[in-house]
Amino acid sequence: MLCWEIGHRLEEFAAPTRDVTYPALEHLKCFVRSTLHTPSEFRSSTNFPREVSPAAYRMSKPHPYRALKIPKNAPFTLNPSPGKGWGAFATQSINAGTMILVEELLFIIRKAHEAITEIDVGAAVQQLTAQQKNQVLLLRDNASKPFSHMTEAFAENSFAIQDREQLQTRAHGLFLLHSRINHSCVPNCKIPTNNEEHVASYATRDIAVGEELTFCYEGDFELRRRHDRHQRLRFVCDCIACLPNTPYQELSDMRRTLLRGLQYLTLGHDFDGQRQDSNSSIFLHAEWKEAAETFRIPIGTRLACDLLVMVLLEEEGLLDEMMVERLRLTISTSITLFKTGRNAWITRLAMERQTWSAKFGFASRLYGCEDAADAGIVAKLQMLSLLRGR
Ligand SMILES: C[S@@+](CC[C@H](N)C(=O)[O-])C[C@H]1O[C@@H](n2cnc3c(N)ncnc32)[C@H](O)[C@@H]1O
Repeated sequence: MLCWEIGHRLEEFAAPTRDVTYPALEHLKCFVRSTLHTPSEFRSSTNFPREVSPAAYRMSKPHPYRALKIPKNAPFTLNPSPGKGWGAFATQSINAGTMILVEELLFIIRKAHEAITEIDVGAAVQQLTAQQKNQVLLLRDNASKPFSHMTEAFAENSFAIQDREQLQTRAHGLFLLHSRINHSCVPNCKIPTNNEEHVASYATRDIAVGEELTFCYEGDFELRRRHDRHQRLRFVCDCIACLPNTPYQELSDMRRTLLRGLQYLTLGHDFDGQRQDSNSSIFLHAEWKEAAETFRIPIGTRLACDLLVMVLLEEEGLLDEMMVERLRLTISTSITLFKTGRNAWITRLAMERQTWSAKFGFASRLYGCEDAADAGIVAKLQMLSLLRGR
């Protein structure tokens, strides 16, 4: 039922061309707002266990992680994190955008994850200095027992390092401190890039003293529902978007499904580059799916979709500055493309609005409107798709 409703709303919104009426958009906006708590509202309105005072653990026994070397200026310490082993906790308030830590790579194994053997990890560890080896030996399986295999320790504590040109994961690197940071589907930190030398993390929002630092372990979780995310993580996350049977969690699933559908509409394919099958819960009618896949979504509808993405990400607590920079580029490109005077005028007025919600509200007038630029854009997108073999 839920899926049907989401699909229905999205489909109404996503109709490629139709008369300029906006009940579906208004409905969606009201729907999203009426039941919405922002993450901070939710945190303050529940006993959600986000913050752990370092003082609470002052009496804990010495743990191997206490011997892990944290740079003096790092704004965090390691402490137990209930239900998640240990984690990293802010020792000072950290402003959004602040760099948290730049950590040098300990070693790298240039193989696909499944191909890495005990011998590979053993050989890499042998190359380390005695001090570095001692640090590696401090690692514990989720802060409890020692790992039984080196491959397990490596899998748990390594980061995939992406090949810049081919965008394939061909190498994995061990970073002892960053791998102490737990996951959240609504994180407060981000690791935008890593490379073969170092990994760097940034705060994506203001973080209070004592708050746990988290980042999202996967790149496309803003498009995946709770169940799907847990299957990929292989553990049950207890973050705000995952606590079961809460209005926030239910709404979060709906927002992420909508985000996935909106992305499908504008890109013509799913997050894995594939097409959905005809039973997809995202689209109710084959007509909309086909319009997306053949790139026949008018530029006005595209812009409205892109702005709605910003609104949904913001409401989900995922619209950090880096995300804004990335998505703003698509939006700024779109707004230069309009050829019909009225549409260009609406676009300009929409973009003068202060908030994403207000920009979307105004630009929703363009939804379903055709533009003189549409035919040319469709032809270009279809050509690009052919060249990419999609
Ligand atoms: C790289 S380790 C993170 C540090 C780890 N907690 C420790 O004490 O060493 C990843 C593991 O931490 C646990 N974990 C991380 N985030 C979690 C979350 N949100 N909920 C539950 N467990 C989590 C899972 O067991 C996961 O396999």
